[in-house]
Amino acid sequence: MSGSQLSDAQIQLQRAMAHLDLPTDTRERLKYPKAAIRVAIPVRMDDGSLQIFQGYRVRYEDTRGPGKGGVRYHPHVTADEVESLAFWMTFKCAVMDLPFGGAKGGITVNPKALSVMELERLSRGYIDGIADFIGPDMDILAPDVYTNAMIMGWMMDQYSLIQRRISRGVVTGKPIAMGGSLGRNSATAKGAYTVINNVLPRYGYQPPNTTVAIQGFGNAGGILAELLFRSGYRVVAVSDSQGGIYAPEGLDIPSVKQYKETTRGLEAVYCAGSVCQRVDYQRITNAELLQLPVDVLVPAALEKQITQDNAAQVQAKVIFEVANGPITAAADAILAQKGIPVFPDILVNAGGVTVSYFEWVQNRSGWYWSAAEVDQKLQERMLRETNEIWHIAQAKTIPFRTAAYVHALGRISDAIKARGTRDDYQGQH
Ligand SMILES: NC(=O)C1=CN([C@@H]2O[C@H](COP(=O)(O)OP(=O)(O)OC[C@H]3O[C@@H](n4cnc5c(N)ncnc54)[C@H](OP(=O)(O)O)[C@@H]3O)[C@@H](O)[C@H]2O)C=CC1
Ligand SMILES: O=C(O)CCC(=O)C(=O)O
Repeated sequence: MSGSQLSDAQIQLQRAMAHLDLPTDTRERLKYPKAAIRVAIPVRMDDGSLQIFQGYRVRYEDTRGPGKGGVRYHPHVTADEVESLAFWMTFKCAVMDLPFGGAKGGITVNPKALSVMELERLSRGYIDGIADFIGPDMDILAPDVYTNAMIMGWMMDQYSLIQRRISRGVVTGKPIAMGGSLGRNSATAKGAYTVINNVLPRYGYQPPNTTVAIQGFGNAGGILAELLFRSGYRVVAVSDSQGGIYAPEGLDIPSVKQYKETTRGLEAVYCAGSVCQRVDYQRITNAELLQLPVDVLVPAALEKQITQDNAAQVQAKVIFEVANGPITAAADAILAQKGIPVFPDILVNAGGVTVSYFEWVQNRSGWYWSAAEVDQKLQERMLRETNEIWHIAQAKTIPFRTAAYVHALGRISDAIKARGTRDDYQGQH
């Protein structure tokens, strides 16, 4: 792929714009991130040395409401990556009709190499750096790759210290004890499960005969694997950053998960209580997982996994993007030629931000919901928007990704129009 990740992502938008009669103003506004901040974060390491880490926060578009999006800790985080992730958040929030714009943050760091105390100092230092750029009515943080509820708790606490008042609504995905929402931890996976389980029967797939491969075994991919397994789907392959495992007869996902949680390694095992035994399987690479002869492929790790170099080798019959941006624009075109439907990230993984919205609402009202209430509201919203996108795709004979962007663009464009001509006066006073 040549060019930036953001420009590749914007091709998805241009494909949708071709199906809409949008005002030039709207097209122009969506070309660039609205605001971005880059901070150098000094962290005193446990050995007494000082290390400086690079942190980013980008707000792409916020006409529909405050920026919303996660914070990623990963050694490969760059300004371009964070911009593209903020871009996708903009359309994801609009797809789900949440009163938010899109934002994202990140720190270039390998968090696995830090102690818990170093991680806490880094997280608090990040908030010190970006405090003026975020807020419950401006830009709201959440977890993403290699961040979790504990880190969100530190971030909310640090922001509250700076503001000298408790400010729960600045971060979602917090620990329940700090005002987090029940159901947020599993929300991304549950949302994806709802879409997958609703869509597959439309293609004639029923759980016992449907094979699934999932790349990424974390909050999104790991919990989804278990939900699919428990519904009777045959999850035949999963992977993490070290590679994958493949067992054509199906993996016992709860056992694989239990083993991974205790050893941090992926093995095909069957566990009875705490005793786990290996079963027959093949070790595969992440690249091989993407080319397995399965019914359903679920990329649930990082961006740019399916590109013009490997798209032709994909054998899956349907793809659900749980990761953000796992398929490049060029690969999308190849998959379309092959007749492989792709259900896009901005719908499939939107359960996380949807329950983040519920958490923000609960924080603002001070009235907390039961897990069943959260799950029911999440399911309703996921099904509603899945159906909308399905109908747009059928009516216009366009891919589901393009239909999702058309759906989101309608809402964003309405907001830009409704806001009036404020920008026209800038510089005239
Ligand atoms: N968490 C959320 O609420 C949401 C997440 N997403 C997206 O889902 C994706 C996964 O996020 P999440 O599950 O939260 O992250 P986690 O940090 O919980 O898990 C990441 C998983 O991906 C694995 N992984 C890392 N690098 C690679 C690689 N190169 N190839 C294959 N697997 C890899 C990790 O392996 P290991 O265990 O070895 O480290 C781990 O299993 C991301 O694209 C994220 O943006 C989207 C919406 C919401
Ligand atoms: O929960 C949120 O606010 C955003 C989660 C996220 O980063 C994402 O959907 O990619």
